[in-house]
Amino acid sequence: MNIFDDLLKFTVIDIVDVVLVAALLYYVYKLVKGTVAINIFIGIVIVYLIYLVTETLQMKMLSRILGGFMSVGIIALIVVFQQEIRKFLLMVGSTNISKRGKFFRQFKFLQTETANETDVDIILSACNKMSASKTGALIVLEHNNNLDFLTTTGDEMNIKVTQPIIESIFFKNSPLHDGAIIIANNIVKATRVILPVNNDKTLPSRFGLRHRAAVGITERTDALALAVSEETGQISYFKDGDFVMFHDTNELAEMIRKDLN
Ligand SMILES: Nc1ncnc2c1ncn2[C@@H]1O[C@H](COP(=O)(O)OP(=O)(O)OP(=O)(O)O)[C@@H](O)[C@H]1O
Repeated sequence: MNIFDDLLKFTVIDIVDVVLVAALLYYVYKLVKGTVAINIFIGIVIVYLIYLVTETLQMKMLSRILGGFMSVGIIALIVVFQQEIRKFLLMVGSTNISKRGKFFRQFKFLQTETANETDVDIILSACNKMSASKTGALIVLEHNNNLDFLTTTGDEMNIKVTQPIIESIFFKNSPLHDGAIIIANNIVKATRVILPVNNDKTLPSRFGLRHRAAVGITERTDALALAVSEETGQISYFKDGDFVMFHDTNELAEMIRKDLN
C-alpha cells in the first residue's frame, strides 16, 4: 500500500486526534515551562538515548541496568512528576468550558448566574491611584481556567468590583492588603490569595515575590495579572507567564479587554 492511500484515509477523527495531541503538548509545556521538571525530562531523554546506544553496541551489563530502569519507567515517571501531573489534572479539570469560545457563549442564557463583564477601566483607575501613592497590589483576572482551587489559600469574598473597594483592599493598613486578589465576572472572589511563585533565575533580580507570583499564576493558567510595585509605583501586566509592554493605560485597557475575550 502506498503512502498516498494512507494520506487519503485521513479522517475527521485523525484531525481531532492531532488537535488533542497538540493541546496536550501545549498544556504540558505550560506546566513545565520555567520549572525543574523540564531538566528532569531532559535527564530522562539522555538516559534513554544512552540506553539505545548501549543496546546497539550490545554492551550487555549497562544495557541491562538501564533496561531495568526503563521497564519501570512509567511508574518512575508518575513518582517523579507527581506534582506536575497533579497540576495538569487540576488545570484541565478547572477549565470553564462554558466560558471558552464564542460557540459556548451563545448558550449563556443557560447559566444560572448572570456573568458580568469585568470592568477593566475601574480596575485600571484603581491601579493608577495605587501607583501614584506607591501602594503595592496584585490583581489576578480569571479567564477560562477556574481559579477556585486558589481561593482556599486566602479569604473567599463576593464583592462587586468598584474603585474604592480595590483601593481599600490594598491600603497598607488594611488587614486584607497582603497577597493577591482574584477577580472574575466583575466580582472580587478572594483576597489574600497566595499564588504559585516562578523560580526562574532569568527574571531580573529587582523583581521580588509579587512579580514572580504574577508570572507564576499566568504561566500555569490562562489568568491575567496586574501588579503595582510598592517600591516604584510601576504598573506591570502579565500574560502567559510574561511581561506585556504597553505605552499608556488606554492601550493597557484595550489589551486586557481583548485578552479577556
Ligand atoms: N506568592 C505570593 N502570592 C501572592 N502575593 C504575594 C506572594 N508573594 C508575595 N506576595 C505579595 O507581594 C508583596 C511584596 O513582596 P515583594 O516585596 O517580594 O515583591 P516585589 O515584586 O519586590 O514587589 P514591590 O515592587 O511591590 O516591592 C508581599 O507583601 C505580598 O503581599
